[in-house]
Amino acid sequence: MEAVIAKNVSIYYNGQKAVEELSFKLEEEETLLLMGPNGAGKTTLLRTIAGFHKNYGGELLVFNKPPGEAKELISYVPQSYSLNERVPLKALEVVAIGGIYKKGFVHTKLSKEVCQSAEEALEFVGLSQVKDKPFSELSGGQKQRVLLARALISNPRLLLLDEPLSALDPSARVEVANVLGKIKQEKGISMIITTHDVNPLTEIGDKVMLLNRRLVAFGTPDEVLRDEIISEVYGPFSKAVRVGNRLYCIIGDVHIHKGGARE
Ligand SMILES: Nc1ncnc2c1ncn2[C@@H]1O[C@H](COP(=O)(O)OP(=O)(O)OP(=O)(O)O)[C@@H](O)[C@H]1O
Repeated sequence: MEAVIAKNVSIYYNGQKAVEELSFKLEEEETLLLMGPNGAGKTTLLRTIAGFHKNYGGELLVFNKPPGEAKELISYVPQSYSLNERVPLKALEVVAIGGIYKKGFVHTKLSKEVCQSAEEALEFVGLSQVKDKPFSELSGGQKQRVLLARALISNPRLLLLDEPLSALDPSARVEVANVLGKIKQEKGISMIITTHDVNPLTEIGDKVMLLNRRLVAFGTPDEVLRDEIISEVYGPFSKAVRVGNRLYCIIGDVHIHKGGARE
């Protein structure tokens, strides 16, 4: 079954089209890397698939259901996580909230069952040792892994991740990318991951979408990450480079000479 089917989907804000005439299919268990410049419509598309943004036309199905009816099957991790860091929640509690929130009610005390699932989810992302630490005291990579554990606790079939690697240093990016690879390999959950930096993720991407309000390209990393395609969006200095089995994208690498001329 397809995780997502979009046919001629246009997405609107106040009558203005943010995304135009988008068609694609994502098979179950596939991972889609969603690339595009600022304002391309990546977050808008993700929020529409999640069922949060309803102002769209065309046909959009998530596991054969309209997005609003598929919420139980989806976990969404927004770009800048809005958890108030001053709220003194422990890592385990942040994860557990993902379990009770899905059920549509909030207990003042977390049940044993939810705590158990939260411990398992934290173990899965390799963070059992920080379960009693305040969330606010974790490193950026650890916070993102806690949020992944939180998204996993409701056993979604589709994970929607908005810029999970942004604002992380290179080693934390690899740390988070490894957990995403583990989710793909061991849980077989379909994922859509928006990213400005596709490089740590090319190995786990089955498909890549290049969006710039309209669909520029959709296909396997080999099909999409080509000089002539990425330079269409990111300019003539963009290149796709293969090193061994891996593809890397060098995007908009502009050199300024001492005299100020651009190369
Ligand atoms: N709530 C909103 N109301 C009106 N317009 C919006 C709203 N949110 C986004 N837009 C507009 O929709 C377009 C797409 O924005 P979106 O945030 O989806 O892009 P993006 O590709 O995720 O960008 P970035 O990489 O900067 O996060 C932009 O022109 C943006 O200004």
